[in-house]
Amino acid sequence: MRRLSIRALAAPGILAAIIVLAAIAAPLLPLTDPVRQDVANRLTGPSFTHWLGQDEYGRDVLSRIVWGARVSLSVAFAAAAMAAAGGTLLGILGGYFRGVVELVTVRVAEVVLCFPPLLLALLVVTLMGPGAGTLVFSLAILFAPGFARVAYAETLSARSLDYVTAQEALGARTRRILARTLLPNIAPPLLVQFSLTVASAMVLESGLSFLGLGVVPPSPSWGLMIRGARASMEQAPLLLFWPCLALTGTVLVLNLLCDRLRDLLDPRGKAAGRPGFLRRLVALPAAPVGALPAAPGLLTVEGLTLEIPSRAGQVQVVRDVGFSLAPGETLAIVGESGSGKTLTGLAVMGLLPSAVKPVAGRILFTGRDGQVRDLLRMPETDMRALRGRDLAMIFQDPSSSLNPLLRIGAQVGESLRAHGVTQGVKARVVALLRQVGLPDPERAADAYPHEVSGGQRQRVMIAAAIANHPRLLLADEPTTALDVTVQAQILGLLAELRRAEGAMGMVFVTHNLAVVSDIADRVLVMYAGEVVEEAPVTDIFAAPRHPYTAALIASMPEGEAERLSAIPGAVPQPWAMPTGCRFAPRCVMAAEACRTAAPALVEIASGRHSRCLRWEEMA
Ligand SMILES: Nc1ncnc2c1ncn2[C@@H]1O[C@H](COP(=O)(O)OP(=O)(O)OP(=O)(O)O)[C@@H](O)[C@H]1O
Repeated sequence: MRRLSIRALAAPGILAAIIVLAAIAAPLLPLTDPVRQDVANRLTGPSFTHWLGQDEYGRDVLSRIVWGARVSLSVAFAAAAMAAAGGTLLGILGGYFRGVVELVTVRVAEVVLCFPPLLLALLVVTLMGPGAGTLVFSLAILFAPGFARVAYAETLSARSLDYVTAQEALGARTRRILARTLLPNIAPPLLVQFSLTVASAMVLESGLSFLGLGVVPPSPSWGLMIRGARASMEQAPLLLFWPCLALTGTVLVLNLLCDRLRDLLDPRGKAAGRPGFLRRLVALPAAPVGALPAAPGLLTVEGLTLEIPSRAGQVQVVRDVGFSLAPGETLAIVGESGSGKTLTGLAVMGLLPSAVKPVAGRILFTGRDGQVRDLLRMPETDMRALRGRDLAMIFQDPSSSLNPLLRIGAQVGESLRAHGVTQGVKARVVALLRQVGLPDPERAADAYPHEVSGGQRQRVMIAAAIANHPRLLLADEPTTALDVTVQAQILGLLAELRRAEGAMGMVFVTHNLAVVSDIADRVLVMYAGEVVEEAPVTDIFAAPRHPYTAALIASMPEGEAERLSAIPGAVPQPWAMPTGCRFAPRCVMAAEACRTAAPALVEIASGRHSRCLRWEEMA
C-alpha cells in the first residue's frame, strides 16, 4: 500500500496550476505578439528582449510557447471533457442495461480502439478539414472508448450492490438511479481517467499538428513549433528543445498529478469501499462546543448520523449511533443485513463510500500518544497516518483483500514499511505469521495467496492488521466467508491476540449473534440504522431487554431445535422507515404506542440501554 496523501498532491498540483494559469493569462502577460515576424533576426539565440530566442520567421519563442500552451491545453481539455461525457454515458448505459444496449454502446465504442489513432485522425481531417475544432472532435472520438470501458466496468460491479438493487425494487426512476446512486460511486476512477486523457491528448495534439493535421499555422502550438524547428535543427537546435521541454514537462506534471490522485482516491480498491476523500469535502457541522471529554477511553462514538441520497431526498442509514470502548475491551456490533453495522465501522476507519455522508456526531479516539482526536473531522492525511498503525481493520473476504500477484510475505511486510519500519522486516513478518498460527511461516511468506487455504488467508490478513500493534482492531464479519470449523479457529485466534496485545480494543461486526458469546465483552445490537440495545455479553443472552435481541437469540442455529425461529419480515429500507418504533411492524410485543412515537434509547441499568417502551415487561 502506497503512502501518499493530499500533501503529495501539492507539488504536481502547484506546477499544473502554474502552467494552466500562464496559458489562461497569456493575453495579459507582457509578451510579444506570437505571430509577429521579424525576418531580419530569424534564428537569433536568446537575448534580453527575446529570452528564448527567435524562430525561423523571427517570431518570439517564449511568447509562442506560452500561447502554444493555451492552444494545446484548451484542445486537450475540451477533447477530454467531450470524451468523458460521451464515453461515461455509453459505459453506464451498457453496464446498467447490458444486452443489446451493451452491444450498441460499449462494444461499438471498443471497435474505435481497433483503428490506429493516426489513421482515424486522418479520416476525420479528410472529412472535416484541418483546424482546432476538427482536432478536438477526432481526439474526443479516440478517447471516448477509454472512458466507456472504465464506466462500464465500474457500473457492472456497482450494479450488483444491494443498495442499487433496492432502489430498483422500489421503482425509483432509472435516470435517477444512474445519476444519484451509480455516478457518485463510480466517480473516482473516472476523475483519474480524465487527468490521464488530458496528458495523452496533449501528446497527440502536438503529433497531429506536427503532421499538419491539427492546428493551422500561424497559430502557435507546440506541435507546429517542433515541426518548424526541424528544418533548422542544425543551425538553431534550441528551437527544437523549448517546445519539446514544454511538452514533456507538462505531460510529466499531469501524469504525476494523476498518479497521486489515483493513489489518493483508490487507496485499497474495492475491499475498503470508496475512500474517505470525497466524504471530507462535505461540510460536517462543527464539533459540539465543550471540546473533548477528559477521559473518553479508547473510542467514543457520539450521535453518529450518516446519510445517503435516495429518490426521497437525503435519508439516514445510520441515526444517532453511540457507544464507547475501553482499552483491552471487545465490543460486538450485531444486527441483520442492512442495519448499518458496516457503515458504522467504516466511519471509524474514515473509509466511507463516497455516496455516504456523515452529517452529525463525533468519533473520539485516543491515539498511542495519548491525544484525543475526532476522527470524523480529521484531515485525510492524518487519518491515513493512523490507519494501519493505531487503527486496523480486517475484512470479510480474505480472498479479495489480498493482492493475488504479490507473495504473502511482501504484503504483510508492506504494512510495516508503510509505517516506517525498514530494518528486520523479513524476520518480523515471519514472527507475525507464526503468531497468527501459520504452520510453516517461512514457507508461507514465500507463497502466493492462492497457494494457501481461505482460513490461512484470513490469518495472513490478521497478521498484516496487527503488524504495528494497533490500539483499535475493527473486524467486519471476519469469519463469514469461512466454514464452521475454521470460523471457530479464527475466533479463537482473535481472542488470543486480544489477550496478547493487552491494551488493544476490538470492535467485532457480525450478523451472527452465536459467535459473539466467545469473543465479546459487550454487545451493541443495531436495527435499521439505530442502536436498539446495549449490554454486557452475559446479560444480553441471559435477559435480553429488546424484542429484536430476543428474536435474534431465538433464531440462533446453536439453540435447541424447538427454539429456532426466523424473524418474520425484513429490515425496512432507509427511505421507508415506519413511524414510531422501527421494529414495531415485525415485533410480537408491539402495542399501539409503539407505532405512534419513536422510543428513545434509555439507560435501564448501569451499562445497559434499551430502545423499547416495554422493556420492563420482558423481565
Ligand atoms: N455505498 C452506498 N451507497 C448507498 N447506500 C448504501 C451504501 N452502502 C450501504 N448503503 C445502505 O446503508 C444501509 C446500511 O448498510 P450497511 O452495509 O452498514 O449494513 P450492514 O448492517 O453492515 O449490512 P451487511 O451485513 O449486509 O453489510 C443499507 O440500507 C445499505 O443499502
